Amino acid sequence: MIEIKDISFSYGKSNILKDVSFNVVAGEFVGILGKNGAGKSTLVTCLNKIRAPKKGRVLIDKHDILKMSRLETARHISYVAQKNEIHQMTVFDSVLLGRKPYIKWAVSQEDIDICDEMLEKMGLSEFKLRYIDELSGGELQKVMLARALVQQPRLLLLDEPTSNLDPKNQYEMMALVRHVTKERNISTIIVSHDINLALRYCDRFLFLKDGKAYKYGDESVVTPETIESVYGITSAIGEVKGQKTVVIG
Ligand SMILES: Nc1ncnc2c1ncn2[C@@H]1O[C@H](COP(=O)(O)OP(=O)(O)OP(=O)(O)O)[C@@H](O)[C@H]1O
Repeated sequence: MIEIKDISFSYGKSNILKDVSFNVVAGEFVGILGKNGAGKSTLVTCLNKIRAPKKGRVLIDKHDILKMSRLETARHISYVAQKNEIHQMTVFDSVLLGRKPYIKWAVSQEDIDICDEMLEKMGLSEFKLRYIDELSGGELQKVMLARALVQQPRLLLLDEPTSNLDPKNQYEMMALVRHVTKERNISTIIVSHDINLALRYCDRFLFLKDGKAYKYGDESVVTPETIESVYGITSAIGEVKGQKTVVIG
């Protein structure tokens, strides 16, 4: 169980997050939604200790993440950022970095196998020895996701990890993340602007508005009223192929 309790954060005098609280149980995939500048990325970086909240706590199975060592944190949380820093290294080495929290003296055969398996699963095997600065934006996003998954976290944090992917890859990546979340019984939190993609794959939805957790719950919180209040646009909700779908406008 991940417990996020009363997180508040400010950049200088500007209060971005105000007492944001929500829980994510094991095996659950949660989508964070909200308009540009709502504080979604800021919230995610408060959950992985990149930023220190002014107030509040994050507990993973009752353990306060602020009290964890760097190594312990890396074994519990992995994170794919919206913007990635690129260093000159191969795809394989870049994914292998995700195993760093587990490597004691040298890379083991198990580490290599875990990385190879993930590259295969994500259709990246052919890129294994390519340099990551020679990849397309979408290919790079897949590599970053592969790295986060081989880290085998308890909490997986993804900040718009599919924004550069074509529709087929977006759906495949979301299906893979959902599958891994259920199979490993971990908690996954994703920031997304794609309400329909989130509706299809996430179990619960957190709408951020004015720095607060405006709505949190299952797909029943995704309503035209919520969408209008959060994004200032009208919408209709229907069903396409048995799937709840939002049509904007
Ligand atoms: N380092 C910073 N210093 C000052 N203000 C910042 C900083 N980073 C973000 N902000 C501001 O904080 C607010 C929240 O930013 P954040 O990136 O968390 O929003 P977001 O919901 O993720 O937005 P988007 O959907 O556009 O990615 C914005 O108004 C942004 O301008």
